[in-house]
Amino acid sequence: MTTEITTDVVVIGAGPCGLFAAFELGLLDLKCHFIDILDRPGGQCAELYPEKPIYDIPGFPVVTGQQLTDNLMAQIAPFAPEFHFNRMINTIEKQADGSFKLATDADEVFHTKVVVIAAGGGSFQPKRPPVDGIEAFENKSVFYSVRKMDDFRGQDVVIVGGGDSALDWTLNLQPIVRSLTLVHRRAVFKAAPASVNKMQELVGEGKINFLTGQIAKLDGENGQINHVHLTTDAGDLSVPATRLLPFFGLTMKLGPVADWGLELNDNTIVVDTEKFETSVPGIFAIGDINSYPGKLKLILSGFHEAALMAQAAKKIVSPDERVVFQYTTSSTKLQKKLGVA
Ligand SMILES: Cc1cc2nc3c(=O)[nH]c(=O)nc-3n(C[C@H](O)[C@H](O)[C@H](O)COP(=O)(O)OP(=O)(O)OC[C@H]3O[C@@H](n4cnc5c(N)ncnc54)[C@H](O)[C@@H]3O)c2cc1C
Repeated sequence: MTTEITTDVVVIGAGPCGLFAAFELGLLDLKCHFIDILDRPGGQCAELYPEKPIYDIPGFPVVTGQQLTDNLMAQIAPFAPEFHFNRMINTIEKQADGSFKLATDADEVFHTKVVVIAAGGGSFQPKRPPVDGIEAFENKSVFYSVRKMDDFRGQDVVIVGGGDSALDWTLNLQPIVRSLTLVHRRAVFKAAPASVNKMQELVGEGKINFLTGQIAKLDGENGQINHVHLTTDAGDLSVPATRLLPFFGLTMKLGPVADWGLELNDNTIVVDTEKFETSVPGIFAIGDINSYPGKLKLILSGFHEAALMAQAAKKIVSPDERVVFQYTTSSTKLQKKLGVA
C-alpha cells in the first residue's frame, strides 16, 4: 500500500550538507523529511571516511567523519526531521499549484512545497560481484543491502565481504537466520576490530561459518538461488544458500537525478549563487551536487549554501509571513526547542 506523506521540505541526501540544512530549515519552522539510499546518515563522511580526521570545519580543530555526522544529528535533533533510509527518489513531478509529488522505490509518495537536492556525488551504488548471471537473482534472493531483516528470517544466508557492512550484517542477522556463512577473500578485515572479534566468537561457538575464498557461481531458478559455489583455500565448495548478500563496496553515480529535467553541468546541477535554486523553481541543490562559478566541493561551502537556501525555501512555503533575521542566541523558538528558554 502506498504511504502518502505531506511536508514542507523533502531533502534528498542525508550527507553533512543535507543534515545541516535541517537545522537552517528548522530555525525557520520548516518541517523536513530526508530520503537517502544508504541505511544511515552522514553521506561520504560516514560511508567513505568515518575515522579520517577533517581539519577544516570551523570551530573544530579536528573532527572525524563519524563525529561530524553524530554532532550534526545532535544539532538537528530539536527540529525532529524524519529519516527514510534505504530509499531512492524515482520521480519528481511538479503539480499545478507549484508543489511537488515525489515517488520513492519503497512505495511512498511525498507531497512537498520545496525539494532540496543534497545528493553529493550522486547515489552510492553497490558494486556487483563478477559472477555470471547474478542479475537474474538480484532483488529476489541476492541483495546488496538489508532493507527488511524479516526477508532473511529462517533463511540460509551467505554474506560476502570484509568491511563494516559485511560484519555488521553477519552479527545482526545471525540470531534470526537458519544458517549463516561469511566469505571473505582473506582472513584480514577492514571492519571495526570489535565486530571482527564478535564474529570470531560466533565461529568458535559454531553459530556461523567463516570461509576464505570467492564466489564462483550461483545455482538456482526463477530468481531463487539454492547453492553458492565458492573457490576457497580448501578447494571448490558448494554451500546451500537461499539468500546472498555481497558487500563489495559502493561506487557513486548521479542516478535518477540526471532525469529530472534540471539544467546540468558535467554531472552536477546548475544553481544560482543567491538562493542555490536549480533551473526548476522550488527545487534547490546544495553541497557537492551543485555547480556555480567558483564552487568548492567542501563541507563548509555546503553549510553556507544551506543557510541561504533555507531563507528562500521559507518564502515559498510561507509567502505571506514576514521573516525577521535573528541570531540563534536571540531566537526564542530555538531556545524553547533546546529547553533553555
Ligand atoms: C576521502 C575524502 C576526504 C574528504 N575530506 C574532506 C575534508 O577534509 N574537508 C571537507 O570539507 N571535505 C572533505 N571531503 C569532501 C566532503 O566529504 C564532501 O564535500 C561532502 O561529503 C559533501 O556533502 P554532501 O552532503 O553534499 O554530499 P554527500 O556527503 O555525498 O552525501 C550525499 C548523500 O545523498 C545520498 N543520495 C545521493 N543520490 C540519492 C538519491 N537519488 N536518492 C536518495 N539519496 C541519494 C547519498 O547516499 C549520500 O548519503 C572529503 C571527501 C572524501 C571522499
